[in-house]
Amino acid sequence: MTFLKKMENEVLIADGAMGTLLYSYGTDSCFEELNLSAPSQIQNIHQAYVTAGADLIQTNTYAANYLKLKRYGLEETVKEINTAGVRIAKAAAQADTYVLGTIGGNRGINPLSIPIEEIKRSFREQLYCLLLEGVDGLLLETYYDLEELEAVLSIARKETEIPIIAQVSLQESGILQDQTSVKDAFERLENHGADIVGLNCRLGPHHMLETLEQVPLPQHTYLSAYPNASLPAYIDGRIQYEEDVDYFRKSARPFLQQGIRLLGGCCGTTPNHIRAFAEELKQAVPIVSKTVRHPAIKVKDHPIIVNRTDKPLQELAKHQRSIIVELDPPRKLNTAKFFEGAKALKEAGIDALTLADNSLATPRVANEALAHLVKTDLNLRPLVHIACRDRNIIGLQSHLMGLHTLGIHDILAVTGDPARVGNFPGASSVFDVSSFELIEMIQQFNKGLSPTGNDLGQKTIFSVGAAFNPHVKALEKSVHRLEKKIRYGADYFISQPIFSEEQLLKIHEATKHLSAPIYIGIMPLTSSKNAEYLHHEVPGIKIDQVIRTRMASYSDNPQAAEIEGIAIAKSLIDTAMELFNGIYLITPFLRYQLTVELASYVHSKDQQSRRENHVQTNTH
Ligand SMILES: Cc1cc2nc3c(=O)[nH]c(=O)nc-3n(C[C@H](O)[C@H](O)[C@H](O)COP(=O)(O)OP(=O)(O)OC[C@H]3O[C@@H](n4cnc5c(N)ncnc54)[C@H](O)[C@@H]3O)c2cc1C
Ligand code: MET
Ligand SMILES: [Zn+2]
Repeated sequence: MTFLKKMENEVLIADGAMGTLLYSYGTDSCFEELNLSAPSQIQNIHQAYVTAGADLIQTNTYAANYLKLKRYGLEETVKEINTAGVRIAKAAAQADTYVLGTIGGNRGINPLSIPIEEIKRSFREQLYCLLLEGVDGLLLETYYDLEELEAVLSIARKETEIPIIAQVSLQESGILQDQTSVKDAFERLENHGADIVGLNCRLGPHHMLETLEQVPLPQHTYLSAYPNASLPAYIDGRIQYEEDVDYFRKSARPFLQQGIRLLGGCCGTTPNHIRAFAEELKQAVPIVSKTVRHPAIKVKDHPIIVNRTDKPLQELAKHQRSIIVELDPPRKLNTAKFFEGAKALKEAGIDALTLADNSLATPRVANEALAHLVKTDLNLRPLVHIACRDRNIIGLQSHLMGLHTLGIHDILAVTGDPARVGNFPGASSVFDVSSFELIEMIQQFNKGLSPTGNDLGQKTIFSVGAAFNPHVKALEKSVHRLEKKIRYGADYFISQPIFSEEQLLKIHEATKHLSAPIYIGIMPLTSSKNAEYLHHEVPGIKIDQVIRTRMASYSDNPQAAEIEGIAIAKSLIDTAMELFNGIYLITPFLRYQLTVELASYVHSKDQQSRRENHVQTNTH
């Protein structure tokens, strides 16, 4: 009678650890090699388990595949070790003991470390050796990676009709390392032809039982569990397990109640542990129905940041040099170049990456999504523009709450270019609010209140920038708007790109009384066409005739034009740096090398002037 047949009415007991037992005796090298060099030691251990009450024992072949044996230079002895393993176990078995040929998993935390094809080759070789010796069943155990177990199980199922036990190992209760639930994993293993599905190793009885509470009785297979004695401890340079056999004993009945029909032990267990299980379940009748506890959905804890750890941009721009750079979210789904640029700009030492909100009313990848990735992947501060065009007052509030939840605290609040200037001119421009009310709303959020005064349960910590458009007939009118934006709560300003040194001076003169600092916009021109387009077609941008003439003289030489564009930007930067701390560089067409060069230019100029100051202080 196969042990599967027996299990129709009985609960069977398996053996316990081989490896940790040998380790506790002092063996530090290859455990499986002892099948050749110390067979009687292995046979004694098997016998101890049989005497303790194990109905099934496993061959000492857990790691006897070439992938693992080659660590000891033993890859040529796969056949010898596995053959001997089966013979030793058989010699220890009594008439009613079943011998399982054991094959252990290879992949650990990093599933990609060993290609599946190599695992399959290694598995086949070991499998044939075990089958040739005539084992009563196969024990595929300690598989952290479900893909690996499915692959080897399929191979074994094709090769043999003897019962196969397929066991996964878990890092934590309820789920595999690829986040598959144990319930789903068992179903998949059942579909791949396993006769018994179960858990072994890594967890002790407590966590295994907790896991099994979420697992229904499978339709066509039985459940097995081989818990570890405890969680491992590393004491005096040795891995050790708790030895409280009574505690282990107490878990036998609960395992039965969870539907386990094959109960053994894994690491840290000894014949004493197995004896306890055998005594408890000697006459046990397997259960045939159970109530499943549905797993509590685990939510990743996202502690919301309620205190800023970084300096808000207004503080930076008030007191020291600060560079922020705009990099357009892509119009298409390919974001590789965007992230390449963000990385290069982070390396260039910028303070923040500003991300426009569908500027020129053209759809682009959502800036909050990119901002989150820039923040988490590159540890670079994102500054998210919010335009009032695309979201009504409901959308704006939910957007702000989402940004707060993501830990994004820097916002540029703009009214936004109207839809008619973009590539969906028929689309509606919402404009429930303008930049003023949006700024006000954000400051309300900072007080923990919605626009209607409802308690938000928490105060946000947004720093609010606002747009400054100086390209108007009367600069003082623009400045009045800035004053008004300050009254509504703007913390600082970011200007449209400026293309004239004279205008920089005028702006400085007209705004120096303002309490909020200004980041001055500088954009490198890339060609004469680019300059003419910006000047004539983009609302809010005006370029000096002198500069347009300079660009025009290189209209048939793109490379020289780009160099000229950089030179113009640098000379504008020279003036801007004397008047303002805040420099806002605008990257044209994702050509981030240009803004990287300009950011480096600003840094090197500052270093130069610090050196000169130092020399002056020392000489006076
Ligand atoms: C740094 C910066 C970033 C930007 N980012 C975006 C973006 O991400 N997405 C986007 O769609 N747009 C963006 N814009 C464009 C901006 O929305 C438009 O230029 C807008 O028309 C002016 O900025 P605002 O929204 O703050 O205008 P506001 O100051 O709120 O003005 C709103 C409207 O009032 C009128 N107005 C402005 N100034 C004056 C004035 N002096 N006299 C009379 N009327 C005036 C204009 O018609 C303007 O459209 C940005 C602009 C800047 C400077
Ligand atoms: N069952 C094997 C042993 O006890 C492997 C346990 S999991 C590392 O040696
Ligand atoms: Zn183990």
